[in-house]
Amino acid sequence: MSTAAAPVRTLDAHMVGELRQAAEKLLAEFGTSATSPQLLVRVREVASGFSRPLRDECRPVDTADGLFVIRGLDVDDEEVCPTPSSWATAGDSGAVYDIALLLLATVMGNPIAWEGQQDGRFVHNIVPSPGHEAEQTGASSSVLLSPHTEDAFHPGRAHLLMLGCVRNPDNIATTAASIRKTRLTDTDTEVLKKPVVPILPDDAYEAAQGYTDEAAPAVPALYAAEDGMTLRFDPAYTPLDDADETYRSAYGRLSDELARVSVAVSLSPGEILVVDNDMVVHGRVPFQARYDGTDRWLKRASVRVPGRRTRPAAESTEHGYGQAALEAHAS
Ligand SMILES: O=C(O)CCC(=O)C(=O)O
Ligand SMILES: [Fe+2]
Repeated sequence: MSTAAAPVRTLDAHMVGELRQAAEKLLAEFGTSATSPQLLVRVREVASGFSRPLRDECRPVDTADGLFVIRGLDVDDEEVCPTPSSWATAGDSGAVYDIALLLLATVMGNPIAWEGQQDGRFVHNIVPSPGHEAEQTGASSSVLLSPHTEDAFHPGRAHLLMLGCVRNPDNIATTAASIRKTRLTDTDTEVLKKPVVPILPDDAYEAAQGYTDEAAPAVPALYAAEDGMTLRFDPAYTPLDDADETYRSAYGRLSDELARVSVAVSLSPGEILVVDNDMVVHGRVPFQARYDGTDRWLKRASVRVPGRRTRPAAESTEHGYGQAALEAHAS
């Protein structure tokens, strides 16, 4: 894994002012970042009035890195409250960043939430939580969060994942690996384009894990979209033992290639990492949680981009394990 420079889009003072003032105004109007239909309507109105330069910085990923970092917003560590000890107690902590993220997400596409995750909020808090150290979820710390497509089990998953940094005192890196940078043989690619095994719901979705109405659909790991290869990959929740040796070894080579091209992105407060969830798998290096209010703290938003054709048509028949993605804005 290398710490290669990620493409950076720097917002100038004018753009930052625009974004910050809009977020502060909406927060003053609603008093919370908990998303009501009214707040979402106002977010859309305000986002549609953003200047062209600010909107341009929200353009789609345009390199094979499959990601970019938005820089410029600042977070005053003295002003922002202590890092909450779990998403469940976070409430409106850092609410102005929730709204700023939601505004940018709305310029990029349609933000989504999940009823079964973090109380249906559109912006999640990613903080290390006592008792969850070794999980494969955002609440873990002591283990490597292995590279994954966000919400890989679901056909309604995000096209873009946004991670906004509130605090990261020990420079703990998010990892990111783009399928467009890997080298695989044609034979392996063909094998991995076949639907062989399912991807099961992850530990952040308890209700979905209990879903038994229909069988889990096998899904392809790779898909050749019009503009290049895309992937859907989450080894921690893929029952590979059910696949034959040919598939397992091709899958292993894909994992190795993703590890080879993986980059480490250590976010500083105010920076926002935007990852194309069809091109890039992301994870996080292990770290020691502090649990003293100064822990690493990220805000996460998920975005669907209407009209994108980066996924196989067969996904539209998947049941999604009874989970539904809620879209912020009627499309
Ligand atoms: O903590 C990180 O850097 C990434 C966590 C993650 O996978 C996520 O929030 O989806
Ligand atoms: Fe993730």
